[in-house]
Amino acid sequence: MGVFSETAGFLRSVEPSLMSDLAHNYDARIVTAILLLLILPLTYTYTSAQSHLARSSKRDVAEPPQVPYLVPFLGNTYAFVSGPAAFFATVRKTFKNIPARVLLGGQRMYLIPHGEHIQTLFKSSRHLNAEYTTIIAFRDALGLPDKELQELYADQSGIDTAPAPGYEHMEAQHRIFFQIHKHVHTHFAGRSLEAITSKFIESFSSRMLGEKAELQLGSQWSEQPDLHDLVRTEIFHAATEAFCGDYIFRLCPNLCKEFWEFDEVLPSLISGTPKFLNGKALAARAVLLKNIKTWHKFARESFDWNNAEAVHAEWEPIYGARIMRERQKMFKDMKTSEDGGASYDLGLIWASSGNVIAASFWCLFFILQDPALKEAIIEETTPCFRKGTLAFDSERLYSRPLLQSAYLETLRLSVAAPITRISRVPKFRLGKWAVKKDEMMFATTWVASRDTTFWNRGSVDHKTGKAEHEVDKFWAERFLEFEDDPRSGPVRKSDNATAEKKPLDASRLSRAKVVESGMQGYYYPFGGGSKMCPGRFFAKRQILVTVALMLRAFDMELLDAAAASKTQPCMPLTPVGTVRPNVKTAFKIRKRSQGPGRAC
Ligand code: HEM
Repeated sequence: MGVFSETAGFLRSVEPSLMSDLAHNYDARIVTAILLLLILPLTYTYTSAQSHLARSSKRDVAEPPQVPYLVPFLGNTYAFVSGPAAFFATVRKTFKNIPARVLLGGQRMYLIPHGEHIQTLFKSSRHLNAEYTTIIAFRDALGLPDKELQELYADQSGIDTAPAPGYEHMEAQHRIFFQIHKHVHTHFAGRSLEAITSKFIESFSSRMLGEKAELQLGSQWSEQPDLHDLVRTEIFHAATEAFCGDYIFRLCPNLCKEFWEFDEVLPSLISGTPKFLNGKALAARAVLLKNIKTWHKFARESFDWNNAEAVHAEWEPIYGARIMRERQKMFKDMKTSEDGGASYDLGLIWASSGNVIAASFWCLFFILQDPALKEAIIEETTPCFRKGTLAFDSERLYSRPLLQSAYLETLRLSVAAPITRISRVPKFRLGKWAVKKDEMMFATTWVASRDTTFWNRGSVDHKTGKAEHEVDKFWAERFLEFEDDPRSGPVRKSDNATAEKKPLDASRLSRAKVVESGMQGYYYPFGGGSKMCPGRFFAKRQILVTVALMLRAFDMELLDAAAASKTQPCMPLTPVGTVRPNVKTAFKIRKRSQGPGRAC
């Protein structure tokens, strides 16, 4: 009572005008609350009705329907940030094969469904601009200076040899996207690819077992806290030496640690967090850019451009791979600043190991989870190695059916590649759906890779609907086709209720064929069209070599099967490719005495 009478006394003592102001404000708040409560269902009803009408439109050309939402301006943001994977899956379920419009943080975007429309997108590179997201990545993630950013914004000439309409007269040195694109495509294939791969293999094997190895292992078991950590250290060293030569780690001894500190803060850099709130992330990036500039300076001062042999070498110790040297010439022609060159090269260094590390981890992890599969892969790859050594016949190793199928299946499960394009033309058509010019189109590999209507799931229990090999589970044989088994292969043919379990033995595997075609629109871990990942051939070799060499060099076992079964690839809010494991993976490891290994 005391509190109420005190309050009443206080209210009586306040000026009448103030009282009326208070009452007025109070009313205003109630009215606002009521309006807000009404606005939400009204917005939802309106956007749902609009969406329904657009989806059932009989018009020959229509704009893709909007995914309904509750809150104006924020649109679908809340649903998206609560779980991007679930959001995309729900949109697919409702909109099926129809492109859908979403509103994320006030920005309109089209979600392009997998199947025929993503294929059209990949085939229409000439009408599409994929450079915008690259600019954002250079600006936010890699810290490209303003001068170079302005040059990128000004370059709308595209990546094709023929400049996009309206840019026919642009001078070659201003066509930066075209120049970068040309370099990566030329130097990630043929002899250049062979040289980068050889250096990767040499560096990886010598670090695994040589004096430089992070873990000095013997024949006794050694327990280790995290498989991903081991894989990432080894691959990062080998890939960076393959690209940047033998000196970069001598000049920057903490490069590996500093690189992973940068990688850790990458999502916060990409999220667009204001600079004044993002000091730690910016500092991590600054350290790395300084490292790259130290290496550039050393290479500039040490490399002899008059030495024809070095100038034409596919790989030499100072600049490393030929592409890094050729890029220096390109930077000079484009008058790129030192800071700009460092940012551009940081992008390539990240690309050369970022996605491969997580993919190699997953491939190894899935194999270690299944002892029979591990034995089958060791049996399959052993004949590729020279007796008692880690030396192998690479072509033979890259063509092992089970290893390749395990690799393809790993990418199916662990890649969440964002595919982004912007239309250059006013009404870009996906079937009857017309997309507006200059608006973002987005597609993800995640939902396509898990489409139960497309992927072979083995035999299915018709009563429960449960499948022998669910789409969200690893099945090493999914990409194998056996002549005597019409149900085999990655694509669903029929859901047989019963199936005899077949062994993973060498004689059966020798009759297996790896299937990599017939999955257009459903399997695109490397994107597609002229923007398709130029590093895909190197990535495949890195992953196969890592897995085969680790299994040959070491005995490895997961320490906690129960914990391992909870390890998941989870799609993040800002996916940049292959996703990381959600927890650490403890394992034990010991050096393996090199088995008999038949010569190839
Ligand atoms: C498992 C490993 C990898 C995955 C899943 C992956 C995935 C992708 C994807 C989805 C794209 C965009 C494609 C598109 O928009 O259609 C891309 C672009 C790119 N990737 Fe990869 N990548 C991998 C490994 C690599 C490696 C090892 C390198 C370099 C050695 C590399 C270099 C690049 C470059 C330079 C681009 C940009 C190409 C351009 O702008 O034209 N990637 N990658």
